[in-house]
Amino acid sequence: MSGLSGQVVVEQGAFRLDVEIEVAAGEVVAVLGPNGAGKSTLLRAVAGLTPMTGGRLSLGTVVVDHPAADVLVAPGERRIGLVFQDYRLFPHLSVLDNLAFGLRSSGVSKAESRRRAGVWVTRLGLDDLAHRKPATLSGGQAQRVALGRALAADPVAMLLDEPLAALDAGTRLDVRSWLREHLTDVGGPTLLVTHDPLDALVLADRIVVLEGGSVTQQGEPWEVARRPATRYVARLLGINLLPGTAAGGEVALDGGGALHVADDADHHGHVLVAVRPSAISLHAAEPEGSARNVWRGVVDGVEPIGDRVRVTVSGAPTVIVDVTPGAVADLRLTRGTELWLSAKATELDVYPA
Ligand SMILES: Nc1ncnc2c1ncn2[C@@H]1O[C@H](COP(=O)(O)OP(=O)(O)OP(=O)(O)O)[C@@H](O)[C@H]1O
Repeated sequence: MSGLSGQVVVEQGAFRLDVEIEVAAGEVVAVLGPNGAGKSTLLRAVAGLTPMTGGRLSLGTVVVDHPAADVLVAPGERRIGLVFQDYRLFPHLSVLDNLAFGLRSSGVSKAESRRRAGVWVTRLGLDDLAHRKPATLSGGQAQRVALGRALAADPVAMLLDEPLAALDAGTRLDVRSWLREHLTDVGGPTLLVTHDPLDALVLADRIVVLEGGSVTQQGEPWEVARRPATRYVARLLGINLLPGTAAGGEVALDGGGALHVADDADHHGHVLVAVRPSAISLHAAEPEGSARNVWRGVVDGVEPIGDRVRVTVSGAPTVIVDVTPGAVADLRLTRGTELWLSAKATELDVYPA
């Protein structure tokens, strides 16, 4: 089996999507982006549900969309496995028959379809559910079945559109690790559209960030997390990303203020300083000691995230800081609280803009 490659151009109204895409066989690429970035449009174009207005797209050796040459392969003939956030199972069919359906429609006999569906049901750990109807399944179970149905049809490529978005937090965790295990069964390329950075970090081999119809960053998850290229990626992944100009071990920040960076690093010109929210400390009074970066700020927002609390502090620079609930109580953090911030130079990650 081989990959997905080409340039996808879709113009709809004032919006233009223009993306070079390359996903190898067996590779999982997460498409991450804000609302309206064009994620669904990209997925629909690959599926053939939205015809492209330009570019050229191949699935393996087959050109499936090439407007200039009048080539457009219908969605049903692309043999793509599609999974949506709302499952879309056939309500009148049992779990087993839902899985068999895809095989049936690709021309496999009824008996053989059921046999192969049975093999998948076991492989995916769905035996207990085989004879249930979709209406009796929980969200997590239904999404496993939807994914199983797509996999059982032996697709050339898999497209997942926000597959975990409709699930509650606990179920999302379970299905995410289940997905991680079973996405390796996909022989072809997989495109996963998601809002959730955790999905992308956990499930993908590579992340493509889409903003305003264009790719603004791509790379392996650790690369994108450690070196976010745009404010959106930085905020999404919870990292402070501060642009500025470096000279002599100091970065003058575009938004005001300055930061000392590690002395041994030789940075010049336009740079980005990445600071993890847990690398910044908050203090009621001006701190004394070794931290070379100390500045004043005013609390702008306080929001619980897991077992930590994320605090937005306006100042020069304005940053997000993660603290414990105990620190929130000790420092009486609420909107308008004035405080001091500090960050060690060694905690700052500087790289060329
Ligand atoms: N049928 C259409 N006609 C005109 N414009 C459209 C159509 N469908 C989508 N758009 C526009 O295309 C842009 C991209 O939409 P798309 O749904 O692909 O974004 P998205 O990244 O999937 O967003 P979300 O995360 O909100 O689902 C948006 O500006 C949207 O308003």
